[in-house]
Amino acid sequence: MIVKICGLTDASQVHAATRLGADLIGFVFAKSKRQVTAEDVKTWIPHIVGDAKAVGVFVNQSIDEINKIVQKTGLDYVQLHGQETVADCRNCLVPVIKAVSVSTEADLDKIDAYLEVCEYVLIDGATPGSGQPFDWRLLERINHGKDRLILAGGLNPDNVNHAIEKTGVGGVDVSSGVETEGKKDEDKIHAFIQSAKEGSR
Ligand SMILES: O=C(O)c1ccccc1NCC(=O)[C@H](O)[C@H](O)COP(=O)(O)O
Repeated sequence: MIVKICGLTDASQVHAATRLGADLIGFVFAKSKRQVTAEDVKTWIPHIVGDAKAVGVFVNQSIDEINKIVQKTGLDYVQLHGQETVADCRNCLVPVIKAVSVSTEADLDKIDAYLEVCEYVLIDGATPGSGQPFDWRLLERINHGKDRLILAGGLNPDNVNHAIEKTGVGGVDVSSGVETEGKKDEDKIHAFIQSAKEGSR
């Protein structure tokens, strides 16, 4: 089970999340209350413990600009959270996680084309980073490639185990669900990772 902790905003969170076992950590470069700069991320990446990988989250930014940020910071992956095309994904310098917002069954039809060129597809609700879940039952229709799907949207330490069991995805992602009063909370990160890894056994 791949666990991604998203929306980190300082070096101590990078150290804590990766020490606690996160496989992927996310930095939001798009407009957000969690927005960070390339200068900051470059200084935080050396605080990663073990083999965890750094993911930059972007929304409809030019691929040239994204590639420059990758070179400047040392990001391992980019997560494209807007209307980026399959061709955009192909032009990135590092492996891509393509986010797809799912509100109806029709949204699932986009997944296969992205899986052909991306390392993972992250399935999210309508408003990224809002802590709002979508109807996971929509994923029941998917019958292949689930090991490369990362589920996001409203997950927390209490529901992640059930979400994994219900959907059969290969990864989970969380931001709001491991925060207290808008700040990442080490105890919640620990509980989330334990529950996710436990749920996949
Ligand atoms: O987190 C944000 O503020 C954000 C803003 C714009 C685009 C993407 C963003 N987050 C991407 C993520 O991968 C989140 O972890 C994912 O949407 C789940 O968030 P949450 O429901 O808060 O766990």
